[in-house]
Amino acid sequence: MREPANIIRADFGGTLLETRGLTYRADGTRFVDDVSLRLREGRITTILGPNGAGKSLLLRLIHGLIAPTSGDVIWNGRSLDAPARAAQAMVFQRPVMMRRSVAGNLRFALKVKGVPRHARAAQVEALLTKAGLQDMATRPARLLSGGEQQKLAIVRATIGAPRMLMLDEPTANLDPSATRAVETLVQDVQTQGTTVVMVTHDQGQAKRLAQDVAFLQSGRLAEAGPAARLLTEPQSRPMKAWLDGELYVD
Ligand SMILES: Nc1ncnc2c1ncn2[C@@H]1O[C@H](COP(=O)(O)OP(=O)(O)OP(=O)(O)O)[C@@H](O)[C@H]1O
Repeated sequence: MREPANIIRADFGGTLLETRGLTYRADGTRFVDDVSLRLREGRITTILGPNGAGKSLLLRLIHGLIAPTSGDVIWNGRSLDAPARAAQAMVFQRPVMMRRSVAGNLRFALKVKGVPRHARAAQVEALLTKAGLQDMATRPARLLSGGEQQKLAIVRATIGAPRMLMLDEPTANLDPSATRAVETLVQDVQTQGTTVVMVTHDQGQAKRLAQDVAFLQSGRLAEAGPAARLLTEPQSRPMKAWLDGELYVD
């Protein structure tokens, strides 16, 4: 049977998370519209698209933070239940920092993940070093710069070795040096075996980091597949226009 033209099934092997006809409707508008996408294990996938395309909403739907109007999220071949959600971690564009020191934020997350008290100090040290925040351990986390908070949030999210890390515009408003530090951390996370899904506006970032990309336009998946192909030979008009720096309005 032929599929409707608006459904693009990306040909991804080794799927960790799959959406099937995922739709989110509010006030009569489909903000996420019939998205069927597969996210491959061990890869970095970037979700690209213009403002308001539904990228953040899609990320929230696949993390189970909001319920879809219709469609499904399939995790490792099963429905997205509590253990599946526990195997995922999410970092928001403006990370949630606890009213504690930088080290205190890490200590608390280690405790929540069941790391015994005697093992926590060494792990806090290791995580601070990884994030390059050793000199800020005692500073209130909420006073860190945007880039520092993002780095802290990412290493904190890796506690418990999630299978998938979701990042919503982790380098929005960061300068090149902070962006590079965050990107290095994201690559480290992948090297440790975590699958990464990342919303970004930044074409250069997709080129630097992504193995797979998905492009959203007006809530619909315009195309998805390996970054090497899509970023050089996009097939859809919206993605082509976006890559060419043109203003595409549908
Ligand atoms: N919970 C919600 N209920 C209703 N509408 C929502 C909800 N969350 C987002 N929207 C709407 O869905 C649309 C897509 O929003 P979303 O934040 O996902 O876009 P985006 O692609 O991430 O955009 P940007 O790049 O500007 O952050 C917007 O019009 C937004 O107002």
